[in-house]
Amino acid sequence: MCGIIGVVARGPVNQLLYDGLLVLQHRGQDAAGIVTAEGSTFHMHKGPGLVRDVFRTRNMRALVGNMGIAHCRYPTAGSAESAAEAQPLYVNSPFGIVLGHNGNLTNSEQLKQEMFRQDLRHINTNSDSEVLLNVLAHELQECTVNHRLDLPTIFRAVEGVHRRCRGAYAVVAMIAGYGLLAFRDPLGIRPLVVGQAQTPHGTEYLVASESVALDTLGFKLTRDVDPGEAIFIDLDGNFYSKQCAARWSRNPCIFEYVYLARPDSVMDGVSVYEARLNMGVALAEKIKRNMRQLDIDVVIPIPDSSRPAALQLANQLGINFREGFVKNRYIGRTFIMPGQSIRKKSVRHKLNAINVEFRGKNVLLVDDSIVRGTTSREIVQMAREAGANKVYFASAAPPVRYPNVYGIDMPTREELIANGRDEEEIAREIGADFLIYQDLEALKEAVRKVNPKLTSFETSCFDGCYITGDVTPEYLGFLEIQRGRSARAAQEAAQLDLNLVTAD
Ligand SMILES: O=P(O)(O)OC[C@H]1O[C@H](OP(=O)(O)OP(=O)(O)O)[C@H](O)[C@@H]1O
Ligand SMILES: NC(=O)CC[C@H](N)C(=O)O
Ligand SMILES: [Mg+2]
Repeated sequence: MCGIIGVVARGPVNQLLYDGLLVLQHRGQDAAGIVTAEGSTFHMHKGPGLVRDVFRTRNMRALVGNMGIAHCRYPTAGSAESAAEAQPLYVNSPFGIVLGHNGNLTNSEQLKQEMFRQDLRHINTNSDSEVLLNVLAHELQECTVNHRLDLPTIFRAVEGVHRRCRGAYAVVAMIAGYGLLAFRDPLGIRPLVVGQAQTPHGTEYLVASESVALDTLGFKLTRDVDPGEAIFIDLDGNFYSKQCAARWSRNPCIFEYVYLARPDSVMDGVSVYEARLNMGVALAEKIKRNMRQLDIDVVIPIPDSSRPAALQLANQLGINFREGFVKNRYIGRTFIMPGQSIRKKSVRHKLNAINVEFRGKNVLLVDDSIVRGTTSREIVQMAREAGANKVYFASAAPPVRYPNVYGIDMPTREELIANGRDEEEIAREIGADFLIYQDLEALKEAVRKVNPKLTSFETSCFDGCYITGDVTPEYLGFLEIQRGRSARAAQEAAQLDLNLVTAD
């Protein structure tokens, strides 16, 4: 998951894009970039790091223009260190094109070969997004007649992208001298919303991964970009859209509602906050069924993402809800950090226990999910060190047992704590006296309750069903090797940084 934004305004967009990236920072902490368009010239600045560290005043001043796109990255291909893989990415033929991608292609290796052999295009990084950009560029080239690019040609090129690309992709792009293009994969796995603002000079449009970007930048949510649909806004601010997929259906990634998205976002007609409250209710019902003698004194959330679910769970059980952990607000999300050693260290730095909430009590700790178990292991131990009597643990999502190949970086089964273990074994592994997970059907129902029109979700990390139909055991094996290698590289880099700091 990454954060993407595109805007066509009636005045400069550099500050808008910067502010939008800050709001989407939770979707990617490894690199950030902005491209603006001034006539047919692009201005770009990007680099590794958090948004606030990547952009200096001089960089912002140089980002001139009334149209632009921006990206914050959490890599699922290539590596976090590679500056060349920071997005947006650029190609100069057949037109100047820049692109920002959220998601992950499952056939990027095959496409890479095709690019090289048939399309005579060179891909210089390990980023699947560079492949996607080149597929778009090639399709634009193929569809363009007499060197003129018009609306039907642009939409035909997106049809070509849908025919060739597999996996998840929500995209913002700009074509130099023409306008802003945004589209979503035909299964609608990753989110993309569009909104508008009225100004004395005309309507402005903004597309973004999450509606929270619209709210904070003064835009009104109009709707979701449909799966398979493409949106084009020309330089004069005219808005066009077309369904570019032969077949499409809406299958949003359910993990967005569990953890990835901000609670104040609305995506595919679902308020993330309400979905999380519902998850708390469903989990409370299961706890009532499974833990007949409820000897829980207090419910404690693990900040941040579990808060709404934990609060509602406590209400439902009629048990006190207390904030037992204080979060250091200057430390980012640990799950999306590259490398296990840095994640582990960050949990302790990020969360600290308030002893009085634990001493002598039976505590039920609630988290939104348990993935590698980094957080839960540390937290259970911290609860015990703070004097808890019994430590129970509840997860608002089911066990994460399968790799995700659609834009969340959990590619290897071995790293998942629930892989090959039943609930008792996982409880033992994290040191809890009792562990309870949400059921998958109950999770789906919790989201569906907010928008009953949603009939299907992308749930592969919970049930191993890969809806793109092309994910073979061979592909998963290949990914394990490839991503395992880059995880080790990240680990070594983090260790090196640590050694350097120690040596200083
Ligand atoms: O089992 P793990 O591998 O530790 O992953 C799961 C944890 O990671 C996330 O928290 P994170 O710190 O990333 O973000 P948050 O502050 O939004 O909860 C999530 O909310 C869980 O707490
Ligand atoms: N998490 C994402 O959406 C990642 C986008 C792209 N696959 C990358 O690795 O850069
Ligand atoms: Mg968390």
